[in-house]
Amino acid sequence: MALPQKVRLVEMSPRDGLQNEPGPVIATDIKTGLIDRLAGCGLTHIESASFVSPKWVPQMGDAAEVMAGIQRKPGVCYSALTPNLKGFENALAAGVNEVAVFAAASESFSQKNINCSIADSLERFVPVIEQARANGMPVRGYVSTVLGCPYEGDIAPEQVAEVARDLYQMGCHEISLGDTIGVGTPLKAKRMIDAVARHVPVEHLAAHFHDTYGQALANLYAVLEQGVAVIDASVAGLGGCPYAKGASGNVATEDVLYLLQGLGIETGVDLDKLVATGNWICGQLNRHNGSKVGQALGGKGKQQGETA
Ligand SMILES: CC(C)(COP(=O)([O-])OP(=O)([O-])OC[C@H]1O[C@@H](n2cnc3c(N)ncnc32)[C@H](O)[C@@H]1OP(=O)([O-])[O-])[C@@H](O)C(=O)NCCC(=O)NCCSC(=O)C[C@@](C)(O)CC(=O)[O-]
Repeated sequence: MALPQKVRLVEMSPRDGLQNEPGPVIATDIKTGLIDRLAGCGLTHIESASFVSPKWVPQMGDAAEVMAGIQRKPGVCYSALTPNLKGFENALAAGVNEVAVFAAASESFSQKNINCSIADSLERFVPVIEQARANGMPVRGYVSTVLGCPYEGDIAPEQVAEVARDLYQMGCHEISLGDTIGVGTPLKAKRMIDAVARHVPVEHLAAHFHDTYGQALANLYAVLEQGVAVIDASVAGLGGCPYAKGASGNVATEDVLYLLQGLGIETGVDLDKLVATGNWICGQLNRHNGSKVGQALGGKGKQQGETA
């Protein structure tokens, strides 16, 4: 299949990127500053918060304040995770544009992450999706551990396909396939997409790859060839996974954008501004910039970051 001409980047850094950040809870104005800068880069879909239990994920405890503090840019979708009805109600009140439910392809990961089985999680999502529909809000569905689980090891592509199919049939408009611990390689990624695409049209799939083993760009190239045209990424490669020691963040948005530009694929995102934003947030968090492109273009980006 020919490569897509356009790719939609879904920015993960305010949620997946920050949810596991060690140390004290990050100030709300840093989170809103990040989101506003990302919107200024031309990103049209920003996962901005997570309406989960603050006991489970303290970094996301100010989700409502974050949503209230951002300067909404027309045309940008500000989305949030909602694991249950309580999360949905809070997200609705906070004015998010899209909610996301999240399941796993591995039973053990499901238990550790959301404290229930895969089947129970799907049942829990039914009223969330119903309420979202009643309020005209789109729902995204995640499947985690699609290329490997920290507890169960390899995950069969058919197992991923079943959960993806269920979420799609329940009404999720897009299924984001998460290599949560970044263990995948291109052949595995292709086999997984082949299996899922038998149940969910490829135009409704997104790739959500972490970069722990440095394979994320190769995996993305492989699935682009299969027609996947929505990519989740996190500026400066922010993120990690609390259940997988050493797991790194999402693939860096700057690195994905550089790859896509080299392939002549349109995204509408400005690389210089993105690099500046990556440098800015790393400075705020006193953190290493996990983007190779961010490092390579760092000086240039930094200068522009002051105005980004
Ligand atoms: C799902 C639960 C809530 C179950 O947690 P639980 O303890 O089984 O649920 P519960 O219903 O017994 O509630 C426990 C307490 O949490 C409260 N609570 C309950 N729900 C909410 C809510 N929505 N918002 C705020 N508070 C909530 C509830 O009110 C109660 O408060 P208490 O009575 O003890 O004071 C919990 O396990 C949880 O919040 N998990 C979230 C974990 C998480 O966010 N993980 C990271 C995101 S997933 C991910 O990273 C993968 C992904 C998407 O990025 C893709 C990839 O990389 O592969």
